[in-house]
Amino acid sequence: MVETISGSDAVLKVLEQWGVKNIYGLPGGSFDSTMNAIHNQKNEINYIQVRHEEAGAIAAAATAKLTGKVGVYFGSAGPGAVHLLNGLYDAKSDGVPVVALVAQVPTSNMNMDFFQAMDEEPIFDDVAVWNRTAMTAQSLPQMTDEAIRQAYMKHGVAVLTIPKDLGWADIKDTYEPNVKSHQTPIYPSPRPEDVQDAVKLINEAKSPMIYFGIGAKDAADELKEASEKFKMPLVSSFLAKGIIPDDYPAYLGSTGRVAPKPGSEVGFNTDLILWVGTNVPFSVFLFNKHAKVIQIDIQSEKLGKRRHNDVSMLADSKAALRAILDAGESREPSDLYEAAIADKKNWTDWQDSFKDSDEMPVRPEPIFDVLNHTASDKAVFAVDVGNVDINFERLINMHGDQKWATSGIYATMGFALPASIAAKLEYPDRDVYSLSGDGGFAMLMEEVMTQAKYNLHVVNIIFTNETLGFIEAEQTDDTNQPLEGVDLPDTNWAEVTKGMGAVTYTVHTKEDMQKAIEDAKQTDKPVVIDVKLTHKMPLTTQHMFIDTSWQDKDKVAEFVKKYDAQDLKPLSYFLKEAKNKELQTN
Ligand SMILES: CC(=O)OP(=O)(O)O
Repeated sequence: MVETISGSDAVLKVLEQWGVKNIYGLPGGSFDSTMNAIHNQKNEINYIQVRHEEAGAIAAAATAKLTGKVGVYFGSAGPGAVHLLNGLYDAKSDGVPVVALVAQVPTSNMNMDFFQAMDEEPIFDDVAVWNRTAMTAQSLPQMTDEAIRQAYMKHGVAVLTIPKDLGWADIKDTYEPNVKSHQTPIYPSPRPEDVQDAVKLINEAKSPMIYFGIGAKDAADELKEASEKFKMPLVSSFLAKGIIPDDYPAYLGSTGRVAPKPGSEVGFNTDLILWVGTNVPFSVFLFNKHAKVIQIDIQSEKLGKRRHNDVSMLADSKAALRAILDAGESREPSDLYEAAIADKKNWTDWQDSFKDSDEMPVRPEPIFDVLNHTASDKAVFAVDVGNVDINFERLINMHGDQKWATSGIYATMGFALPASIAAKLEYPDRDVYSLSGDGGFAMLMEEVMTQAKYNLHVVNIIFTNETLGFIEAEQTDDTNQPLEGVDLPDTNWAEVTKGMGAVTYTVHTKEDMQKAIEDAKQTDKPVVIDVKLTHKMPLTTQHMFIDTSWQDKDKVAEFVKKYDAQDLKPLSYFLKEAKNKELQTN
């Protein structure tokens, strides 16, 4: 005899068969059947009650970013559905698979202006790669299966809307999901003529460099080999931080607003960019516009999207780099390569000179120095949006098997706390840190209660500078306008979050931070460390005045004073040094 099962139980069964371990959500009357199914299947799937739907959707997105596997969230009809949009846009923008199960009022009340009723499909149209409302209970398991496959295949958000009565209805328990249909795709190999064209451009270039993104995440060895063989400095997108260890001498970090100085300088001095698996919208502004480009991507619509290229290689980045390496000849170091390495050393020494600074309020360098010494080789960092990205990018030395996630292209504040919940649930044996500004933390701080409810030992660090620093810097440096709307009131975060169940500390100095981090090891509760940070902005690498050979001397003096940049030298200084060395050798 065929067994029966409720529609919602069938939905959960399909998720379990796909290997989904954690499902985030907040109950509502329209999703009673899902709560009932969660109760029935609590030994098979772990339900996490978040305190805001947006946080649940961000946690699902972070699950996908950190693990590569689909993240799942559910939300009730009406407000529950609308609240989760922000997290779904984060998943869409960073191209990760998320399934959102959204409740709808019973079919008999749909289209009748019923309580919490709204036409849900249109609001998800823009964010979703697949967006459907179930019409029968029997279709629910197959539609769940389809939602997961679509999310994986199209690297985005699939939304399945479930009217309340369908979730309760009994259906035949016969559905077998197609879990084996998701296989690692085999990407094209590069065409030999493209490899030849690429090699020719590398041979002809005077100052070639590599610019890579997360599309090169499996090609770390090839990137380093190409850098060494062809003497090309490496620059990445921000999200690609961690693919190459930060202490690799020819890796200059990212480029763009969050970038360290060498990463933002080198692109304007290159004549050839080997552009591997990156699609950053700002890319077009970050390089010499006359430089030639060899672009490698697995998606043909990305080829030539961000700027004109000279060689398009529709291929897997690892295979394409390997083919170029095999076909190309070793090069002698260019002036740019030597200068870039010296520039990185100067920058690193400059940053290191503040590690033990006793300036008050405390600078970020001493605090990040403590973090670098505390975080294990397997640490996971959930990083919010704001100045914290700049400090994380420049000051955390990623190495080993460390992982991290942020809200990249969508850049929503409030990302870190929910993402840290996902990180700790997916990697319970690893040390997990959430890093936020005081603005970002305030947005979804209620999730400290979720961490406490599930005994998640996350170390949450708030960098309290009493401003939306990133925006303050934009108003100052980009648009040169009077500051407006960026100031934030100082708040006693330790008191507030202690009331939510965290073990808390307020930190004013490096020594305080060391003590807090050590002490925090004694508890298995969530920890909140409120660092009362300097209001000084991180050095802007997009509007630098440090080069007296062509910049106004007064402006240089003002800039150097503002950012304590006395020991920083411009890339042009190291280019001159490399040129002189070359002349002496010849
Ligand atoms: C966004 C925020 O909290 O502020 P800051 O940019 O200073 O980190």
